[in-house]
Amino acid sequence: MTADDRPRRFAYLGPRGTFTEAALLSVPDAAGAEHVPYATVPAVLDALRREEVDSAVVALENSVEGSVPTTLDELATGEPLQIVGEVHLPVSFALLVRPGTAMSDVKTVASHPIAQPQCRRWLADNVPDAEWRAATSNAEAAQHVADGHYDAALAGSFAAARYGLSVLAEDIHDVADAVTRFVILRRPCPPPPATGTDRTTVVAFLGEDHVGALLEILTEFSVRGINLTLIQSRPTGAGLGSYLFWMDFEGHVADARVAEALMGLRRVCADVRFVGSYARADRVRPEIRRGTHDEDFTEAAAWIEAVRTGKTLGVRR
Ligand SMILES: O=C(O)C(=O)C[C@]1(C(=O)O)C=C[C@@H](O)C=C1
Repeated sequence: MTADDRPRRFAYLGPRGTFTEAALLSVPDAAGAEHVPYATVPAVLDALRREEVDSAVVALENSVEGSVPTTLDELATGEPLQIVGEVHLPVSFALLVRPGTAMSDVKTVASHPIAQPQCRRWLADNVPDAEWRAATSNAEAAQHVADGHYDAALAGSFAAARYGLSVLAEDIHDVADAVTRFVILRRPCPPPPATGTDRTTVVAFLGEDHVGALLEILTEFSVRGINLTLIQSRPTGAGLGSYLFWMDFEGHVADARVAEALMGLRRVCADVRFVGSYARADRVRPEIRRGTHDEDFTEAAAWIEAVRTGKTLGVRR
């Protein structure tokens, strides 16, 4: 990416003090750019589609709660956007209250719906009588507590200072070491160059339901030694039993094995949406199986060409 096409405005799920903002602050390209908060994930994505911003950051997957359905559905079926990068952020919650509030005063706890199940046991043990209330983000929950609407919010401890709240309990979670994966989005563009530690995201639309349809899709990956990192079925909305498959897998569309698998998907699916090839945040290098390196595909294509034109190739070592 050149200095000229570096994003100048990034949209994120606000208000200020969300985990999404914390993720955005770790994006090198976002340093020096304007950070623009929006109230919901669809509003963030629409701002990018309407060209109010040049890039956007949204949560896609949490290690405890799984994928974020709103993000998946929007990216799978909304006007196309492209993932160009990702950020992994350790997520640990704090119970934020107005100064002077004791644990026994907490009768309502607000949070983003994805935060509550991550803290369910802790809440049952520590504030068993408190009722849970949904907020559009954890920072919005903190804002509501500051405004006196609820007694406590589950949010990042970094949100306390921003909303004039106190941290009543820290490091709240039912499962330790939770991580949320955020994706960096742009309007459709050429994918960033391959790094050797990449991930690709596609959405496969099965079309007519038939025996072995999912197996057909998975075979395209398995025969080329491609490891899936996430597969999630979501309803298309076109009636009961109509599903699409969101798939994240190792490799870049510039890799021959990935391009061949995508061509295979294109042949067996009613439709395939390419959502992006981008560097993995954890830099995990895929194991490339024998016979699936770029050179193997090049050699095989040369061999077919030789067969078709009646030439002979040297003996393969
Ligand atoms: O509410 C926030 O702070 C957010 O940034 C949203 C969000 C999410 O949508 O998953 C981000 C990370 C946490 O897993 C919980 C909530």
